[in-house]
Amino acid sequence: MADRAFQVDLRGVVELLSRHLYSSPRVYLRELLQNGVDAITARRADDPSAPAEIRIEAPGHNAEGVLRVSDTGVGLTEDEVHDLLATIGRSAKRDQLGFARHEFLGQFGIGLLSGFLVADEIEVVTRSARGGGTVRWTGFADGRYRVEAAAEERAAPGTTVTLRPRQGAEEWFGVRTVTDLARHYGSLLPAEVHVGPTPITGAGPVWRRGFDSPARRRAALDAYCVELFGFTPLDVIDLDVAEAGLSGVAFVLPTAANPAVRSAHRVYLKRMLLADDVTDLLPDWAFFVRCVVDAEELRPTASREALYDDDLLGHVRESLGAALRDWLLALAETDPAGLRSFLRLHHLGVKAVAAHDDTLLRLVRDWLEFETSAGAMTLAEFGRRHPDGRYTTDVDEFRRLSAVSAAQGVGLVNAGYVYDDAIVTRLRDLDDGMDLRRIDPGDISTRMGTLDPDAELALRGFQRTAQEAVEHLGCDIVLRTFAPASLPALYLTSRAADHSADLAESRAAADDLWSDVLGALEPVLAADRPRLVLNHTNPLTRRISALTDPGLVALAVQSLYGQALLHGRHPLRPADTAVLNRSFLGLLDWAVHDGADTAEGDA
Ligand SMILES: Nc1ncnc2c1ncn2[C@@H]1O[C@H](COP(=O)(O)OP(=O)(O)OP(=O)(O)O)[C@@H](O)[C@H]1O
Repeated sequence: MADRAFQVDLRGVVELLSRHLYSSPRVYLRELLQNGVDAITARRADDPSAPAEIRIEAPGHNAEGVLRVSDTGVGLTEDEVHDLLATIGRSAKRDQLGFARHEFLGQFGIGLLSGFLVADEIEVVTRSARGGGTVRWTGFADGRYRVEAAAEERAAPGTTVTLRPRQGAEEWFGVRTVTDLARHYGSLLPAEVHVGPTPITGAGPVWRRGFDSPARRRAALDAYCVELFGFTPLDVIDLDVAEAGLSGVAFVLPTAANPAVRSAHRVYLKRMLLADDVTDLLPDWAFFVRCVVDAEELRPTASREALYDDDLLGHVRESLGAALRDWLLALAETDPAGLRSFLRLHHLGVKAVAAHDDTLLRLVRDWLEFETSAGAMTLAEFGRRHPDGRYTTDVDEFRRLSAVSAAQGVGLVNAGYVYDDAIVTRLRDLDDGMDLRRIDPGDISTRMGTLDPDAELALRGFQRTAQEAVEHLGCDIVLRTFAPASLPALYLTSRAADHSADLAESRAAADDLWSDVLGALEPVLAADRPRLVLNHTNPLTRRISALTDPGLVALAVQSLYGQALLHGRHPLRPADTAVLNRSFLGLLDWAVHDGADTAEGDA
């Protein structure tokens, strides 16, 4: 039985390309440009002095109303036309083993078909630089094609591809659209491209041009960034990855960016635009730059709209990450003010890297200011001032404890924001590391002064009354002296106390059986109840402790309790809110009755 060859239904293939491969029919122009550039590359390999020109005519430029793309490339012989243009998937741009030849943009052998996204007929008139006459090939969207000698000989080698716009696809052929598309994809191409009379290509990538001075170069790059991305960059970082033949620039954003959103970068492959929304070029954390790069060796996916994610791309990502890191370190050495303004904007990104990178961790330690109980300062500075410093990973806890710990000489760092925890923990692992320990609120009360035994004895009665006033709130009254004297009372929970308070609350809410189990646990933890520490150096607290009316003592202590909770931003339980209200109203009542009577009496 004889073997048979596959038949291809071209309409099915075009349908596949348009619906599933390309994001828009506009890619037809890119594919035509690309074939022109490749043909020029092939011709110049034999004859380096051959011209490198591509002329595009939009339908508005000629009487026939067709789109023409003419190149001065290598052209095709009649045999090549039969072989290459009529076989889907056949490409002259692969070597004998089928690998893409790296000097060419194309490789898949399907690009020309994209003409069928916008036209029913594609005509190719070509004359090979390697000899033979001018050949005319016409392909139809229904799968037929025709090859014949052209009516007219071309004066010089090269190819002209002609598309007659399909009805309904005219929007892709306006002079303006064609010019914009050519510029979008082709403005950096290493050939002279015109659309009608309008030049599309110029002096090539800005970052590779020669300039009189670094200042001029910077000004040109700034202007390029404004034109491309609409912002003036904080700084410009040169990028270079030799293994991928990659060069380009990273523009540092002048405003804070959302670290959860990966930046979109503009990527050219062999100077043809691949896409302007490539997100996987840089590591995740590099959200503070937008890049423009051109690479010789990176590979496109078949749609040519994204990068193929291979080892080389992985290597590029790593190298570009390292370049950004080196830039930061150089900034620390040469332009501290610049680094500080950078950090003010982009601290989150830097912290994210520092969480797994020692070099950046040192940079954060030495340059980034943290909120501390002694004011804003770097962790390095904090470590020098407070060798026995502590940190908290809870912003509320920081607010609660910072004044007291400052007054007591315990340095406290607010490490309550994203990545802070990882950073302070990892500081220990550095060879010149610092040992910040996490604060336990219990630490604070052990640093408070006790009363002398006589005073303590004299205040027993007061302490008992005070304890009764807050007993139902699950809290212990403690009398101490501590700074600042302006603070009458402090509500302290330790971690164990927090747990036991949770337990008591769940017990109240739980069913009987579970409640028993929880109840059995409670005595173990009860020793560590939250404490209301009354400050005996505070004049108000002293006066309260000297009151004789037990009712008034209870009211006063309960309002100190409520005030301490509010001051420390502790969550309020319903019982707490009730006590706050009751004590406030009670004191008010006392003030307008007893207090007012006294005032009248005095008068
Ligand atoms: N302007 C041109 N000049 C010379 N040869 C051309 C031209 N356009 C197409 N060809 C030939 O036709 C072949 C098929 O072109 P096609 O655009 O379909 O695929 P490709 O460029 O090889 O790969 P890709 O699908 O990646 O674009 C090319 O390999 C090339 O040999």
